[in-house]
Amino acid sequence: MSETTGYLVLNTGDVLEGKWLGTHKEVEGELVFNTAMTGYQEVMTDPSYAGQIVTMTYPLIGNYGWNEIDYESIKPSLKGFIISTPSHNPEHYESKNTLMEMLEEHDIPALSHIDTRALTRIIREHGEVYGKITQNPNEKPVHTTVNSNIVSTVSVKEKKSYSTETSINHPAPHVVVMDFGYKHSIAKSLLELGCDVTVVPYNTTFVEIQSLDPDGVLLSNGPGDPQALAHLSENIKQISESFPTMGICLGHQLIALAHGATTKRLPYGHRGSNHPVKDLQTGKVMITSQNHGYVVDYDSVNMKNWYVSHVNVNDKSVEGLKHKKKPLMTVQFHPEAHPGPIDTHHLFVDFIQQFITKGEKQHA
Ligand SMILES: NC(=O)CC[C@H](N)C(=O)O
Repeated sequence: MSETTGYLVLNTGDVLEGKWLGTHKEVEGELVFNTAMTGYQEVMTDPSYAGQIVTMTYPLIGNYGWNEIDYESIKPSLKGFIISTPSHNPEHYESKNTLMEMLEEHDIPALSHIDTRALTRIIREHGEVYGKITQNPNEKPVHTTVNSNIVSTVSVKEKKSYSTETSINHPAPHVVVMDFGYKHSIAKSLLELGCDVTVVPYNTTFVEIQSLDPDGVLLSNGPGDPQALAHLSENIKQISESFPTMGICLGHQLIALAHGATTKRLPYGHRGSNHPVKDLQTGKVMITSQNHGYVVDYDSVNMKNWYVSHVNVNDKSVEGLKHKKKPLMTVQFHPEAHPGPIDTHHLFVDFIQQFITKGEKQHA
């Protein structure tokens, strides 16, 4: 493959020169950085990155190739990828392709040989940075506002059902996953715990969900600003008050908004696999996988009905909420991991326990 020079032109005035990998297509998007040392396939296929250009701070990327197992969705939704040192000769027994082949296959432009740590400093200093991957270093990036309906581009269009093969619970509990851009590991975690799973479009109504007769409902992660989905609040409030409900990341933010809290942008996002989170009930700190740019405003939480269950050890931001009377729990981080540690996987067990121990369907 012939090597072409490519540029990352930022709205801060910085221009970074690198080598072009993947599709020769110019793209614009918000720049975000991820600090995970491994897990680039999961990061690239996480639909929450839709519309964004992602840079990895860890320098060597591609060294264990690309496999058929670690897809978090059927294809990457991110706009572009920025790395330091690409590995063209991956080694791993599960690897089927190189990262470069998959960038081509999925039509993703990328730049390598960028000082991704310097780029990360720029993002940290400015907070909200937009850029363009281009062949012209004098190009000005257009300030890109995220498509307000970006969730609709990644959500399933029709419901899909998945059955567990070996449920120890009879009948298997049924969880409906509202898909705002769900990571496959969420459904896999539920299936492995013996649940049947139905994935439904993000805007499925309360009545449609009721007709599926779920034991529990899970609102998934997803891309964009949660406030762009404020029009769904009434539906989400009704669902979360009627069924045992769990929210993850965007799902957590949307449930908080539906119950009167507000969300705001973080100074710069939490994206990586080593974010310490404290469970305020047990005092235990767990290392979590994270990917978010927005956060629930602590002071906006209605403490009459809710308590903050988890906080981020680094910046004290809200990491989890629990309703005081209803079986309703939400987390900002990713208990499904992928990539990252599984310290918080027990939260899926806690969620499911709410309906399996009662032996029959318990609507809240
Ligand atoms: N992973 C997610 O669900 C991210 C939620 C939201 N898009 C944010 O950036 O905060």
